[in-house]
Amino acid sequence: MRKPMEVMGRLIGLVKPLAPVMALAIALGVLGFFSATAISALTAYGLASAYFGVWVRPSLVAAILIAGFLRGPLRYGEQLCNHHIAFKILAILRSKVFASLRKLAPAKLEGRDKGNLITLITSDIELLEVFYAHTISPAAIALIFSLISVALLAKAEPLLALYAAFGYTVVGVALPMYLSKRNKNLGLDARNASGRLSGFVLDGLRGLREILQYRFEDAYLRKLKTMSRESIEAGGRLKDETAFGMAITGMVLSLLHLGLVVLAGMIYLRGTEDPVMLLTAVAYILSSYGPVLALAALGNTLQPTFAAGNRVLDILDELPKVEEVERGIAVDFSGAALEAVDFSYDDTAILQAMNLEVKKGEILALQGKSGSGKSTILRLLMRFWDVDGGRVKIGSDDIRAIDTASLRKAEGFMTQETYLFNDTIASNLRLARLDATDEEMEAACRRAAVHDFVLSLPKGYDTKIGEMGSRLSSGERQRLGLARAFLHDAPFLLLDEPTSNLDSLNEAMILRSLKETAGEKTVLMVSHRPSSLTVADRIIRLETDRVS
Ligand SMILES: Nc1ncnc2c1ncn2[C@@H]1O[C@H](COP(=O)(O)OP(=O)(O)OP(=O)(O)O)[C@@H](O)[C@H]1O
Repeated sequence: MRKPMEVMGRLIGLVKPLAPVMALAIALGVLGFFSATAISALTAYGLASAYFGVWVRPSLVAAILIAGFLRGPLRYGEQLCNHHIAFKILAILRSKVFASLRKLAPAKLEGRDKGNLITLITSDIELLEVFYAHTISPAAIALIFSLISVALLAKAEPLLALYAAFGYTVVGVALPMYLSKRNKNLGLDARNASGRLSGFVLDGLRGLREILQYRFEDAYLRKLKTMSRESIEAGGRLKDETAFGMAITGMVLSLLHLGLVVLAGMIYLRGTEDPVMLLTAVAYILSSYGPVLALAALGNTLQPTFAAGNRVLDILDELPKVEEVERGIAVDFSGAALEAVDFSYDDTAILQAMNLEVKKGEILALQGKSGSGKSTILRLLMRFWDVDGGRVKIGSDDIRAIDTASLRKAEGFMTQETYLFNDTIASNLRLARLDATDEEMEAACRRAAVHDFVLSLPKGYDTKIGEMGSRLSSGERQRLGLARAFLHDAPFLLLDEPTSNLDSLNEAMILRSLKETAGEKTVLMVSHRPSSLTVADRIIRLETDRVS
């Protein structure tokens, strides 16, 4: 866990390009607060002068009017800059986090709690927006304004300057620190409780059928009620603390004002101070707590902000398992091989001294017990992971030296679960090849035995997957996945259980399509189905649980 100062430093470093706008926001903020304070101080000066028999000069009235007028545009300008920063920040942070996630996928993201990742992408980044737009500049404004104020007051009356410095420190530093310590985890607890609740509801929606089938409704509802109560209570505790913070801040401010009046009275009684200047300084101090008050209100958000900052920095700092190659060798596909490959997921050894050769133009099938590492071999050939020992070769080159974009182009990978985006069928297919023509797309679907099914839909290829709801059977989904892999048109096809959900008619059509590509495409297929294995030129059986 990083220290708060480190988190702050790193977060500030991320937004260097916005430094000029931030400096402008701070300058406008400082000037805005000076104009607001000037209204009270100059008015007090005018009234006190009049009381002691000196007539108010028109220039003083003009100065008050100007200060009053300027206050609006200055505040507006400050807010404008801060909101500009806020929106830019969201864009900068999101693109940085997405770039990191892109690099970490898939090896480092597999098995990670997706709910947490969504919280990171949405609420954590939004909370940091508050930090940038409403924490850094108020803190800088408060610091600059307070220092200049103390310097100005020191010229009028050093004792009052000291008192003001004390007041600013109490309200702007001690109070936020105290409040943030008091409600250390409350903000985080409230966010976690509401995150858990939405995760639970989502889970329930996904598993609705299971809940109904096994009559789990009552138990589910009971748990939902408990989680909902926990979330409400956590939110309530945070609100109580916010109210307490406001109350204590108000009380401290009143006590400081009281102390100021007493101190000013004592100075007046000493008789050495010009009463007009004394009253002006008192009015100045009374109306100068605005910037530090803004900091006192931050006490509640500081802890959750640092926690969010830590989580975002964790993702930005995490090293990918596989470094992408940008200017590597282009694939010249002439077969693939695993040579004495050792591989383990964390500490579990999966492959040991594994050798495998895939010859160009053949259909090679991998068969073996569940968990023996068949899918893992496909993932290594995709370079989703790197081997621990030995090497994976595409053509005559080590896969680690091959340009990643070229590798993706040369390989068409179909996994066991076909993910379809909530878009049209055509867009879902074209993601394999953006410039594919309608004819090419339809040809790929014919080969995957799914063209007639798509045509039977009211909007054909323009049907939205979302509109299909859960009507899409797993076989239809699988055939669309296969059509996508065919459309990609890579020389090397890696198919993980491509026919597991198909009836024998569709299976036969797909196997025929695969056979037709023989010689032209190289296929490495994992399958448990004896009928699918018949299409293979060679079958490799992974006999043991772990391949060696
Ligand atoms: N990301 C991962 N992290 C840790 N272990 C993993 C990971 N992916 C797979 N495994 C484990 O590695 C082993 C091999 O998995 P793999 O998916 O390669 O098996 P498989 O032979 O394809 O099995 P199946 O026929 O059931 O699909 C399994 O025990 C699996 O639980």
